[in-house]
Parts: sequence; C-alpha cells; structure tokens
Amino acid sequence: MVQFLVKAVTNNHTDETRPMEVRETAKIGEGAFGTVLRAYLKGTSSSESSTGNILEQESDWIGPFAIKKVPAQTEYKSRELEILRKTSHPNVVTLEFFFTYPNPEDRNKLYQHLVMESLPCNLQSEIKRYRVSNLILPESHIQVYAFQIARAMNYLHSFGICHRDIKPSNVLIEPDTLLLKICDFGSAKRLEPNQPSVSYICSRYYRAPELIIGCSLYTTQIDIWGLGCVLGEMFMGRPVFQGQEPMLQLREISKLLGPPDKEFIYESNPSYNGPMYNHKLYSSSVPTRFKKVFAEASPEAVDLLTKVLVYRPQDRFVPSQIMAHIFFDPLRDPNFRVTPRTVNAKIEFRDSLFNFSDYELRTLGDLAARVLPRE
Ligand SMILES: Nc1ncnc2c1ncn2[C@@H]1O[C@H](COP(=O)(O)OP(=O)(O)OP(=O)(O)O)[C@@H](O)[C@H]1O
Repeated sequence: MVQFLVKAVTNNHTDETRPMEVRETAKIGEGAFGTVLRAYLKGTSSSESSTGNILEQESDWIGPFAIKKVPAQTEYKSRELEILRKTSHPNVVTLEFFFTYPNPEDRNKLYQHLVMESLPCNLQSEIKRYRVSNLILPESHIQVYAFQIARAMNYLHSFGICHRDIKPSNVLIEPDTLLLKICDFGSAKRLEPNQPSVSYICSRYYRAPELIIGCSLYTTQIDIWGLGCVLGEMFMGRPVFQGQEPMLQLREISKLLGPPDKEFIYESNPSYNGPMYNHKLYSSSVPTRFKKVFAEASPEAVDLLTKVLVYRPQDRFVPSQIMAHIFFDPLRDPNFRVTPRTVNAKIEFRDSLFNFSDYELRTLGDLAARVLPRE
C-alpha cells in the first residue's frame, strides 16, 4: 500500500483543485501505456477558527477508484484526458479527478494520473470465466452487453470520437447488474473528415481490414469492426480472427468473409503492395460460413454479425442501425428480465438500457422509434 499527498487534484465535475491524499491499494491492470491501480482519495480542507488559527479538516476516504498512470511527457500523443473530460455517458467510464505527480521510482519523471470510477471486471475475463467451463455467455447477457457497446459508440461517434482500440479488455462490466462501460481512451482521437490518421493503431485481432491494408483516411467505422469482433468473441469464447502475425490477420478475415476485392483494397490504400489473399479459401458461401463459425449464435445474432463484419466501412452498420436490429428485440420487450451470473434474481433493464438523453435521441433520428422499447 502506498500513500501520498498531492497538492493539486482537480475534480473533473466541479473543476475545483485542492490538496488530496491518495492511497493506492492494489494493481488492477497493466497495459502497453500505463498501470492501473485501485485507490482511495481523501480531501483536506482548511478553515480559520475564531482565534485566527488555521484548522485542517479531514474528510473521509472516498472510492474505490481506478487510477491510470501514464508518463506525462512522451512523444506519443495521448488525448485520453481531453476526451474523458468531454464525455459523459452511462456506457463510457467516468473520470472523477486528475492530477500529475512524480513517479516514486524516478522523481524526475511526471505521471499523469486519471482517477476513474472503478468497475469490478472486464469482458475479457468474463468470456474466459465461461470458457474454462466450456461455456459461452448466455445470449441474453450478450444482448445486454452488445447493446451498451453500440450505445456508447453512437454517442462517441456523434462527436467524431473514434476509440481506436476496441477489444474485450477495454470493456468494463459489473456482473451483478450487467452494466457496461468502455474504457481506455489512450488511443482515441476525434477524427476530422479528410484528415489522415496513423493506421498502426488497434490491437491485432480487432483491427479493421482497412487498417491492416494501411488506410490513413479511415472513419469511426473501424470501431464497428471491433464491436463485431467482440460480439463474435462472446459467441465463440475466443477471438474470431486470430492472426499469428500482422499480415496473417487479413488471411484470417478472408477465411470468413472471402477474399477482399480489389476495389476495397484500392479505396483503402492505393499503394498497398502486401498479400491480396485473393484465392478463395473455402468453397462454401459466406452466409454458410457465418452460420458454421458462429454455431452457438441465434439466426438473429448471425444476421447482425453479417452486417458488422463487412469489408467496406461504408457498408458496415452504424451504431443506431445496430441498436435497431432484431437481435436486440427481446430487450425491447417490457417483460425482458435476466439473471446475472452473480445474483440469484431476475433483473430488469428498461431504465438502464433506454435512458437516452435528448441529445442521444436526436442522434438516433428516424431510427429512434425502432430502437426504443415497445410500450
Ligand atoms: N475504470 C476502471 N475500472 C476497473 N478496471 C479498469 C479501469 N480502467 C482500466 N481497468 C483495467 O486495467 C486494464 C488496463 O487499462 P487500460 O486499457 O486503460 O490501460 P492501457 O495501458 O491502455 O492497456 P492496453 O495496452 O492493454 O490497452 C483494463 O483492461 C482493465 O482491466
């Protein structure tokens, strides 16, 4: 356990900056860019007594929080703080406080500390928990989780914010309530039309085909590919496309979708000179392969997967179309109830899944009537 006093901690909700004590209790995650620790914070406030003395008043410890520490000055540009400060959505992790503080091992190196709400588990560990018993998540859980991912994407993409690293370990969940929140905005960026961005982002198994080909003018639709991979993984219990090396990733994709056509490759990157995988690897039709690969999925789920795992980003469903899809119709039923793995009671979701803000409703446009539950 490590405890230290930070002179300037900013509250993300009030913008107020004040000294706070920080108590780190355990490591909960380690990534390529930072360390995530469980932590508690305690504020100290000072007031003047009638005799003119300064009285330090201690408040109680609050938390637990998840603190993500990343080096504050690097050549790698993280927009995580900036993006988390702008977002406020039930399915996006909330930033509570932030501060910079030196690394205890190297006092010269400053670390940015993002103090976020803490969720108990992520989707990768949840999928694994079922897999070790040779099971997959119940379809009702998959519906609840996938809907919330699509809802978060609908919100983020409406501002042009692309997450750029969608994968099960970046999807936090609360198994008691099936609440889901997307985390890790370390690769996220607000994409501007016709402004190039680096294509070497996103973890290999979840990379959209246009990224593999080297596209630099991609859109937020790369996140939809990630959503398709996560949805498929919940049905398979393992990643859908497990390329052994970066270039073999496209080969894995072509085993399910068939070879990418020349037009798609040219549109993605006119100077692409890597392997084309233009030989058919299977003789069966694409719908047959989807049914076979996602053998545990219902016909509605398979249909949705064929609408999101699509080569051309323009042809992939957008989040509002995903939420309106028949796969999610059971959620719209007033009698829909689910028993979480951890709780011996059926729970209702109407309020938590469909509590759209006016802004969200406007982004849904005409599809709102299809997304909202039936009365
Ligand atoms: N708010 C949170 N609550 C609980 N756990 C969290 C939270 N944020 C992150 N984690 C855990 O820490 C892990 C690493 O966090 P994060 O992905 O933000 O770091 P990263 O350095 O970008 O990692 P990676 O390189 O794997 O993408 C997550 O997979 C998750 O399990």
